[in-house]
Amino acid sequence: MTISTHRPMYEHIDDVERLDYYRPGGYHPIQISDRFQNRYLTVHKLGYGSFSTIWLARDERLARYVAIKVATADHGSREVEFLSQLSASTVKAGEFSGNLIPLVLDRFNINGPNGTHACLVTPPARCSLSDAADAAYYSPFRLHVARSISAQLAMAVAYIHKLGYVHGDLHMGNVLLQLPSIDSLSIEQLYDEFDSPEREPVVRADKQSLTSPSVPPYVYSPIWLGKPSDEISIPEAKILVADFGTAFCPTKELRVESYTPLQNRPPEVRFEPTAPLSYPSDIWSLGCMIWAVLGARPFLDNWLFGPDDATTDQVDALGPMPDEWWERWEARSKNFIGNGKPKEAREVWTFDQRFEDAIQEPRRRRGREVMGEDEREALFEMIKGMLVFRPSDRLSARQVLESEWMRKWALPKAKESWGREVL
Ligand SMILES: Nc1ncnc2c1ncn2[C@@H]1O[C@H](COP(=O)(O)OP(=O)(O)OP(=O)(O)O)[C@@H](O)[C@H]1O
Repeated sequence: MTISTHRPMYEHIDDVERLDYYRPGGYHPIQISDRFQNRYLTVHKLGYGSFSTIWLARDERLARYVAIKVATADHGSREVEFLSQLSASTVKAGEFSGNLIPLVLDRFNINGPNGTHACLVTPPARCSLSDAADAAYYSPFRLHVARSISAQLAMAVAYIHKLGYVHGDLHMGNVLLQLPSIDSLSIEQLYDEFDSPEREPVVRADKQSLTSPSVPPYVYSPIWLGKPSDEISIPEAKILVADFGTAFCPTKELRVESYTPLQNRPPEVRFEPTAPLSYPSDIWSLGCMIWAVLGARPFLDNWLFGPDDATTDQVDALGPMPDEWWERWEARSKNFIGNGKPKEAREVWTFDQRFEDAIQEPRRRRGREVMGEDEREALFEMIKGMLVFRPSDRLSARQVLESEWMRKWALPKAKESWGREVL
């Protein structure tokens, strides 16, 4: 979809999807109370992304609530196809880790003024991990909850890899917390307990009336079914790895582009731009994500203004990069006098200091449990085996699961969350 960068067409509304995406090829205009497939009644908005809007609907046939992800018309049905295949393999494999991937309940297309939109029906979730962190003003998850979530993340990635796929966009916004069933609530009770949808009129910047059927008359901010990260308990810490919109099968498709945000993007995307990405690219992002789940801030600095900042930060934390990459890095002399050697005047944020600042200190300050020396050592060994510059030298997801930190500290907590064996 090509979006004009000229002056805005609509007056700004906080906390809603981009209004200029309501155009041919873009979002489908949906209003609360719209009905689809003669069974799904739209009752609220759940969220939105660059490629979709997500709606809470009542499945009137089965008396339950569902999430309907309605893709932009340009996006096609890739995610729907993909998750349907994963769901089918999950049912066949019967493995526990299938519980960590959204179950496809239904799929259909909507034809509308902006084109044909692939729709994916899955169970509704509570909120994303990043929404939970935002709601807690970056107070971290409790340590045992963070351990449980970390183990589940590794299990989900190992499972996706075992089925032959790379997720390709692992970050906190794409991991959801599962929602205990709300099916017994009537729509009125749902609105009482959470909140009812508030509609905001879409107003053209030139004050002309809206005449295009491409644009909805009203938009809605998402319902909050979530909880702040520091209030999540162990039984509530059950995750779903979502958004398979950029997943791929590395044995069937060559992918060199990464859609992962800079903070979690593996370095080979930049330094080996023609080499196809594969499973290790997910392992880098998984390492960054486990760090972000354990800590109150991400592994890389929050303030990355571009790829050179990310590379500088990676070298500061992890030491020298492969020599051929170093030679290829044009901006290397801005902050370094040699590979892994920072300019003298520069204060470097080391790996150990990051651990203190992100993981230990925020909990210590709040009087909460922090990691002991043994756990710290085991965690370092695992994370340093994941955040390795050269993709072929990284641990596999299976090896991550076999690491001491996972076995001793994380997997037992995942077992507590689910109240059953998880591996
Ligand atoms: N099943 C669900 N239940 C509740 N909320 C959901 C569900 N699926 C998605 N969301 C919400 O919608 C947001 C966007 O979803 P998602 O990332 O799948 O959309 P996207 O269009 O593919 O976005 P992106 O821009 O990340 O590619 C999520 O961060 C989450 O807040």
